[in-house]
Amino acid sequence: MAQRIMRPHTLQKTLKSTFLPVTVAPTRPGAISLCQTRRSSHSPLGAPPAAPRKKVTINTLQALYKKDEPITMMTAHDFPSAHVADHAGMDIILVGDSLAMVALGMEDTSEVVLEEMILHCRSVARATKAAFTIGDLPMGSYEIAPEQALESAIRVVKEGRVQGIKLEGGLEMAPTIERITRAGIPVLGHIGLTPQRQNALGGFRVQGKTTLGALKVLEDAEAVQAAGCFAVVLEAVPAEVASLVTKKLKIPTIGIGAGNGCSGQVLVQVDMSGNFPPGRFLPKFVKQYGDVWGESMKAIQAYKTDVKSRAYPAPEHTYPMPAKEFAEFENLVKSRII
Ligand SMILES: Nc1nc(=O)c2c([nH]1)NC[C@@H]1CN(c3ccc(C(=O)N[C@@H](CCC(=O)O)C(=O)O)cc3)CN21
Ligand SMILES: CC(C)C(=O)C(=O)O
Repeated sequence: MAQRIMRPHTLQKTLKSTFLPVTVAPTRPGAISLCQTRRSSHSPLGAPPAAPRKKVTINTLQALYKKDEPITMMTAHDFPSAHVADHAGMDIILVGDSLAMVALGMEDTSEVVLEEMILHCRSVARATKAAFTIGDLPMGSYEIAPEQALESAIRVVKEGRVQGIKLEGGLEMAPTIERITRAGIPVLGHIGLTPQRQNALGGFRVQGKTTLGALKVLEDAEAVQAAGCFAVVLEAVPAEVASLVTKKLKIPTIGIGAGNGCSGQVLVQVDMSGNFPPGRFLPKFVKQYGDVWGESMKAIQAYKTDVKSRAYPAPEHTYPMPAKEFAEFENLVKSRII
């Protein structure tokens, strides 16, 4: 056994004396070109967008609002999902705490913690070259006191590398929103259906369906506006209410399940792109624009079939070797010298 393990120079000597001439190329031919073409579209070295656009800032969003052009917003939870949303031209990319459910498999959004949100914000921020990025403050990271909220917001911006934060709540959150905006961090409000409070709301229920309920939505909207929010998400409220609230405000409203009278729209990316198995429950407001699940399923099943039948890998997926080198290798193996 022992004499089989040869030091490199001994092996070299053996090869040279037995099968001269053997040339060991100092560098692999083609190595440089391989490096140059080896760029995953998911790597930070991925190709730049075909039509690069200017960085979206708070001023860009204000300008869109002023000219009544709807603001487009979409969630992303990691580098690839942010990369595609940014390339597709979204104005805002939100690292929503819905990632608890769609990316981490949790029961609801109350389970995700600040550190997890920061990790996902950071990976989204690395992909987002143009869109304005916002990170959600998760449940428990901002309700105790405005100081706690500011600390969390600073971490999301400093460590998560996003440009603004979102937090749920209306009138009662005004002092907190004020504290964060005074520190120079843009805050996106979120009223109507606030999923972090689903236990208090009795589930994911439409809000503002009664006169009093609608009045509360308006009061909350006005309160978060006065506290300094640059925009507010209106979730699951009747379209008429959302429209009227939008008219009454001087900041953009971003609707989800709130009709087309809002200043912009947001959807959860996995919902709108159809990246979920058939039969999953979808809220009424979701329009499914794609079938990412179906496409992935088809591709993975085809790969399985190919591997099982040895159709993959085909010769074009393998690395060539000079026939002479292989013949020598075969001889070596046959003669059991090494
Ligand atoms: N994948 C995903 N998409 C979302 O839009 C989303 C999440 N997750 N997680 C956090 C919240 C929860 N959301 C939801 C979830 C369910 C309903 C829902 O069941 N709505 C009922 C209305 C019930 C009523 O009439 O009160 C519906 O039928 O659409 C609404 C919003 C929106 N957010
Ligand atoms: C649905 C959007 C607005 C959200 O809050 C989330 O993704 O968590």
